[in-house]
Amino acid sequence: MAGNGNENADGDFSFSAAAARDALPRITTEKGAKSADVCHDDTAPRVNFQTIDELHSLQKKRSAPTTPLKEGGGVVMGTSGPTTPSSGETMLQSVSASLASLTRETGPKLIRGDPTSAAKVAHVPHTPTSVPAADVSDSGLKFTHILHNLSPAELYEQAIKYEKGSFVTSTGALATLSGAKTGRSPKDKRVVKDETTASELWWGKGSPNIEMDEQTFLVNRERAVDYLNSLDKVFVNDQYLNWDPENRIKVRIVSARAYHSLFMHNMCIRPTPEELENFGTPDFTIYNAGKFPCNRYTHYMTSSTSVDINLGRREMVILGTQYAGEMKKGLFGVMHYLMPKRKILSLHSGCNMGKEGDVALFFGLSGTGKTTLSTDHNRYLIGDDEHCWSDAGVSNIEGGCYAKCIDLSREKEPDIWNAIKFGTVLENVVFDEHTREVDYNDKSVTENTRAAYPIEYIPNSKIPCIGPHPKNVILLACDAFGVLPPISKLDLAQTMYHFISGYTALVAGTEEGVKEPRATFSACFGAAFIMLHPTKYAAMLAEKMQAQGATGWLVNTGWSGGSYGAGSRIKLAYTRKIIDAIHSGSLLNATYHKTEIFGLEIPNEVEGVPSEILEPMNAWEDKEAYKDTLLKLAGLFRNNFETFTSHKIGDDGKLTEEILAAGPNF
Ligand SMILES: Nc1ncnc2c1ncn2[C@@H]1O[C@H](COP(=O)(O)OP(=O)(O)OP(=O)(O)O)[C@@H](O)[C@H]1O
Ligand SMILES: O=C([O-])CC(=O)C(=O)O
Ligand SMILES: [Ca+2]
Ligand SMILES: [Mn+2]
Repeated sequence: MAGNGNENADGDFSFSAAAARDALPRITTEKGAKSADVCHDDTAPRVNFQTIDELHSLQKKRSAPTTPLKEGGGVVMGTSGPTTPSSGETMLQSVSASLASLTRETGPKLIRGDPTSAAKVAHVPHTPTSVPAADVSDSGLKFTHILHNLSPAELYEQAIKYEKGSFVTSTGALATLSGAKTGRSPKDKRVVKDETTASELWWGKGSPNIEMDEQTFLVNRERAVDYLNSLDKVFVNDQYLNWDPENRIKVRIVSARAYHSLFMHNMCIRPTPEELENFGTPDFTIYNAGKFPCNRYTHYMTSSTSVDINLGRREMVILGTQYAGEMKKGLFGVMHYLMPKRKILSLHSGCNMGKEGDVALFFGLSGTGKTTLSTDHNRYLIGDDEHCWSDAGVSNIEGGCYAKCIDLSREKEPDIWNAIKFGTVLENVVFDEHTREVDYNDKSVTENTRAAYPIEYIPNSKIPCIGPHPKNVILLACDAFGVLPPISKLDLAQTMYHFISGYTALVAGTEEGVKEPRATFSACFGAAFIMLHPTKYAAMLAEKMQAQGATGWLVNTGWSGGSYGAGSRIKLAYTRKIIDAIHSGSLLNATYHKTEIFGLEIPNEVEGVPSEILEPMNAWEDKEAYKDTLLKLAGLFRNNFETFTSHKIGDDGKLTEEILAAGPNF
């Protein structure tokens, strides 16, 4: 109403003085006028409508041909000539094929659009299959509406209307709850072991790939598809992975929640309307029936949650968890299989580029700083979590970032803070019920609160998200023991040793007082996602680093001056200075001294960082405690590496020996 008039205290309407100055007739509506009445200026050209519904129909303009939700004057699916199916029809047929039951009838009839909106449109001509009539169940007679590549605004409306726990925050983000699971469930991940994958993949001790057979996969797939088909509507996202155009993968995500659809809209690469029009058949499909559990009495199932990957069928099924990160990291696993086949290395790393085109990779386990440190106001962000390194350089796999939000502050992480706006999915945060201001310190729902936003929400993101070969390879470890130096330079063998080890030591939980740090070793800084044996990725990394002359660095983003409880976490501002010195090249020319046991090269000085903290022992008051802790950690490294001592890394026998010797010496 703001443009038309002012509402006075009685609720009457009167035009403002400004309007009167233009000699327009003064209009006053009567008190108690019917709410459906429209106050308009009679001298303005008449708008053509008879009813309030028609008026509302004027509100929505037809959008580009491939954008969804076209009912209400839009094209009705399935009504164009049978010889040349429209792209919408092709899409519906393709989705119909995706959702087909494998053992019974073909599933529900599909209609485009929201079941609650008025237009009841014709469904896609059902491809007649030679299914015996006895096989047809009631589910084949019902309709399921397909909400295909909805926009963020449409997904907000769906979430707020139908999904409990969905709210708009004070900055415009969509706050959602992921349900009982607020993190990934690696123990519930299953990978189909068939003739091909039995020999190709890494199985057994230490491997993240817990086997299941094809038949069990189909049982779970049927369960997920039946569940999705039983719904009135499902969300379908058709998107891409990998910004390298020659190695782009088409993915389809079928899900039950607007939250999941918006999450993947943000996290995968968004096709243009033209690309969507010509999308064709996806290379990989996810069926996310996360609200619905798996049947625990099914073979291979050990809980009600199951995340199943079938590389042969190019499908993934999710049952019993609504944590959206399962989709993101499930696809990452698929890339860890597909890309090495093309001689491309897939990496659990952040990546950014300086003004001079110098690229840095940031490896590290969850919570070590990949997102925080790759999001750097002075550099171009290529991506925060998943990359490929090919003969042409680096490319981001994703189209968005997934930042940890716990204790997020505007001062320390301004770019991430500002990215939390309209379109961003905010998972499991706590906010004021009235102002909707988020309290980022509140861990009531979980410590793993997250924001998922499109990468272009970071002002200096590099679009397209590709870059030249990396110059620096930074390994991040959050060492809660507090014995690793804040920065050390690695030779190639040491880089490989630490890459294969994949160490971090986060603190399990802070609620019940001081807890011992727990060391985690996760090969390639992402054992949960790799598909092949770690040495395969390590060999590729070594070869690429050698060919490009990249330098390896180990950065401790964890504790200093003592272990967790006694010391404190290294200030983010100091870590940023250290990273700046790596990027600028100034650290290459610094003078170094070698540490005992781990044999790490520590610079004597880093601009902007107090020199006392560079040598960890100096920062510890109790020197004996420091030595004991250092030895303890060295022992943990040695134990962990034992499983790799019998493996050769690449064809270079000499490098393998050097890597084995690059660990702690005591
Ligand atoms: N010195 C430091 N360096 C880096 N991060 C720090 C430091 N001190 C505190 N932090 C905090 O640690 C967290 C690092 O998390 P970040 O989101 O960057 O992890 P990540 O490596 O991207 O993990 P994931 O793979 O799970 O996304 C942030 O919350 C950041 O604010
Ligand atoms: O996958 C997730 O849930 C979050 C993440 O980035 C990681 O754990 O590496
Ligand atoms: Ca991250
Ligand atoms: Mn990650």
